[in-house]
Amino acid sequence: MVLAQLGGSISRALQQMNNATIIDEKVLTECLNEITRALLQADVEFKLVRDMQTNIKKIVNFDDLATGHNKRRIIQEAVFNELCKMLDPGKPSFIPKKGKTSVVMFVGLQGSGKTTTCTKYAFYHQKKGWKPALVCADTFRAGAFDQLKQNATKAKIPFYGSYTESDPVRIAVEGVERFKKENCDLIIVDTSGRHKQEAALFEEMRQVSEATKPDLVIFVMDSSIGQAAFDQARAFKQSIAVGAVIVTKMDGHAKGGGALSAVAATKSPVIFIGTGEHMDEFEDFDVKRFVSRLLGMGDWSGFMDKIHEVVPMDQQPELLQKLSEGNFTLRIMYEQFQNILKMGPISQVFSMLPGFSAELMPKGREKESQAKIKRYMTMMDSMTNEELDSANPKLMNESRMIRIARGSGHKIKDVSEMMDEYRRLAKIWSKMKGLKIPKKGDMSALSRNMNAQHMGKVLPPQMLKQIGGVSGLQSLMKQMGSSKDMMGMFGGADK
Ligand SMILES: Nc1nc2c(ncn2[C@@H]2O[C@H](COP(=O)(O)OP(=O)(O)OP(=O)(O)O)[C@@H](O)[C@H]2O)c(=O)[nH]1
Repeated sequence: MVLAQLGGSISRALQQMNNATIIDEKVLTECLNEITRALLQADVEFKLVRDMQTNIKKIVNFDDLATGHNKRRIIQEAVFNELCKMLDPGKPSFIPKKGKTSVVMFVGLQGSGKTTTCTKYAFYHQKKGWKPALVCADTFRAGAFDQLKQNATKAKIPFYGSYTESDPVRIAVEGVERFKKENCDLIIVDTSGRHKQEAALFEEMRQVSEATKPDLVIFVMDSSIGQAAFDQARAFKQSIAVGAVIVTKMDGHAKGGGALSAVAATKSPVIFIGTGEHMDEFEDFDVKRFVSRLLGMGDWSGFMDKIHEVVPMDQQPELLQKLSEGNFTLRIMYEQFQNILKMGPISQVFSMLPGFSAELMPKGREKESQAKIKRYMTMMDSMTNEELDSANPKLMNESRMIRIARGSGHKIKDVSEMMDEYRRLAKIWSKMKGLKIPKKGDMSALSRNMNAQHMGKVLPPQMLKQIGGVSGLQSLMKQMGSSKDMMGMFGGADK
C-alpha cells in the first residue's frame, strides 16, 4: 500500500535530520517540510498537516532547549506523537460487550465495502466466541441481500433479510427483534449505500437509526477516496451519530491518508482496517501500533497476536521458550515458515517483524517470496533431524549441502542461500535471548518483560540511533509513562 511509502518518506526525513552534525532551526524546518510533503502526497488533509507542523515547532523550541538535550530524540518523539494525535480523536468508541446485546449499524457510500465489512466484523467477533447476527436493511441495491446471505452462510452466521419487503426500516426492526430474542450479542445492521451523498440516503439512514436505536454507528470508507474523504466523512457525521470508522481496501494502491483524515472529520476513531476481499483480511486498528509500523519500527503485539492466532496453543510456550534460550534452529525456521504460509497474506505478517520485511520479502514481490519460502522448506525436508534441531550451522558442510541439494532437486547455490537466510534470522532472534517467558496465554507479561534492552536489540539500528541509543530508548520509555504505553508505542500491550 502507498502508506508504506509515506512511512518510508517520513523515516527518511528523520534519518536525514539525524545525519546532520548540528540540529538547528534550519535542519528542523527542512525535516518538517519533507514530512509535510509526504503527508500531502498521501492525501492527508492540508489543515491537519499544517497544524501538525505548527505543533511540532512549538514543542521543539530551540530557545528553550538547553544544550545537552537530545534534540533528535525530542523531534522524533514529537513527530511520533503528532502523527498519533492526527489519528486519535482522544476518546474511544463504544465497545460492545460479549454476552450483552449490542446493535451496530453500518453506513457508507455504495461500493465502499460496507456489506463485505459487516461480515468481516461479524466473523472477527465470532472467532472470539461472540454470537453475532447480520441484518440486511439494504433494499436499494438489488443483490445486496444475496451478497450478505452468501457471506453469512459461508461464515455460518445467522442472517435476516427479505427479497420482497422494500421498507428498510421494517426489515431492520424485525431483524433486530428476532436476534434479540435469540440472545445474539452483536446484531449488525447493514444499510443501503448510494453513489453519492444525497438527501434520500441520509433520510433513510436516520429512520433506520431511530427505529433500531443502535449502540454504535460505524462509517465505512474506501481508502481510495483521496482528498474528498474529509467532506464525505463530515457529511455522514452531520446526518447521523457516527461513533467509529472502518477504512477498507488498505491493501490496494490507495494513498490511504485521505481516509485517515476521516478521523478528524468524524471525531471518531478508526477501529478496523480492511486489507483484502477475504473474510479474514481485517485488522484491528491501534493508532500507536499503526504509526510505529508506518515508521518501520515493527509491530510486536501484532506479531504476538498472530502467534496467538496461528501457532497452536500447545506449541506457543515451547516456541517462546526456545526463542528465549536464543536457540533459533532450522526447525524453528521451518515451523515459522509453515505458520507464515498458513497466516494468509504474507506481506501483512512480515511487515510486523523487525528485520524480516525488506530482505526476505521486497514489496510487490510477495508471490516470489512465497515461492522462495516453499523452496527453502523443500530443502529443509531433505535434512536430518539432527541438522534441523541444531543451532550450529557448521554441521552443514559442503558434502551435506550437496546431498541436500540433490535430495530436494535444487542447486547447491540455493541451499547456500537458504543457510544465509537462516543465519540472518538466527542473528536477529538470538537477541531475544533472556526474554522472560509469560505463563501460558499471558501475552501482556511478555510485553512487560520486553525492556529497553530487548527493544534496543531488535529495533533497526538506524531507528535506535535516532532515538538516542538504548539510554535514549529508556528515557523515552519513562517519558511515555507506563510500560503499557511504551509497549503500545512499539505495539506491545494487549487489549
Ligand atoms: N481489495 C479489497 N476489496 C474490498 C475490501 N473490502 C471490500 N472490498 C471489495 O469491494 C467491493 C464492494 O464491496 P461491497 O461490500 O459490495 O460494497 P458495499 O459498500 O456494501 O456496497 P453497497 O451494498 O452497494 O452499498 C467488493 O468487490 C468487495 O469484495 C478490502 O478491504 N480490500
